[in-house]
Amino acid sequence: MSLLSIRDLVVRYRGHSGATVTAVAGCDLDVEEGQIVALVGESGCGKSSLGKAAVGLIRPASGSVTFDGEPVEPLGQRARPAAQRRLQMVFQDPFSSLNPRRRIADLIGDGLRVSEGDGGRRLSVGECLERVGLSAGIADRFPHQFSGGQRQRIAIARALAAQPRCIVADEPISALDASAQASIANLLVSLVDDLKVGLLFISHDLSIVRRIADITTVMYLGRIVETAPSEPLWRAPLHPYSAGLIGAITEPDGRGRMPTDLPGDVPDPALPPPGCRFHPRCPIAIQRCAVEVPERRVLGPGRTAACHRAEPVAAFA
Ligand SMILES: Nc1ncnc2c1ncn2[C@@H]1O[C@H](COP(=O)(O)OP(=O)(O)OP(=O)(O)O)[C@@H](O)[C@H]1O
Repeated sequence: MSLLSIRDLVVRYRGHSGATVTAVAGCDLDVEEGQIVALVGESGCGKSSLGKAAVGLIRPASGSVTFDGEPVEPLGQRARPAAQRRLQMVFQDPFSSLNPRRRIADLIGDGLRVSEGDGGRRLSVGECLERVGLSAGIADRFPHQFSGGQRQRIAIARALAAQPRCIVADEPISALDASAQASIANLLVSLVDDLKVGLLFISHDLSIVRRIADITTVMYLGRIVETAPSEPLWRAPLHPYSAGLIGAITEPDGRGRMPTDLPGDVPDPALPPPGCRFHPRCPIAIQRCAVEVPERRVLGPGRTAACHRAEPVAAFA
């Protein structure tokens, strides 16, 4: 079994009007040790909801999340099983995720306490800071004394203090400028390589995802439409929505890359594909997504990642 395993996950919210929004409509996802799995998709498709349910921050309507073979308990119900503390989350906004009134040593101390009692050697605050490229000497300072990139390093140091085996990072670079984005992405890669943590990397930034992810998972309207090793998926996406997403990436020269530039037999995302089942209230993107895609490539020994047929989710029905 995978380190983090999500099966048929459904997350629903009740809106102000009382209507139910299905944010995650039955998703499967796996993260292995030492692996970076990127979760990409347009804003509002349900990535954060999936990430929060994965670490127990929200209770799913149905489905299962297991970490190291044990069910992930939603926070606040009862004390988290000790092993589950090795599943940590890093949030998008390092300005709001660090309490501005607490010193760096105290913030990281929270993570250190999490790893207490598990029999292993407790790290020091300085070790955690140095692991993310910061000086141990900053421990007495406050978050406002640091740039966005440095704050995100502090947030990662806090997660590392718990000696995690898996980290869910929800848009950890999107609040940062371009150079900080690259350096935080590099830091995460080095942590995965050195510590063999599994990383679920939720991101809008497709060019960074392409560079760092072992597996790319494409989400659309609450469903996973394609999961595959990154290189073949980016070279020749099978699902029309993935092709459209990849086709929209801007090249370094500023040109948008069109899907027709892609090698392989990639469908034109502007047209409903053959076999598409028309839904009268769906925009064309949803029609495109309603096409059936064959089983995806083999992910590892004996395992294939299915491409799910995307159907209009409850929010649109
Ligand atoms: N607390 C909430 N209450 C009601 N609806 C919510 C809540 N949180 C999210 N939603 C809705 O659930 C859907 C998925 O939201 P989610 O934040 O998971 O998407 P996302 O892909 O992470 O978006 P983004 O990339 O913009 O963060 C959206 O329609 C959103 O409006």
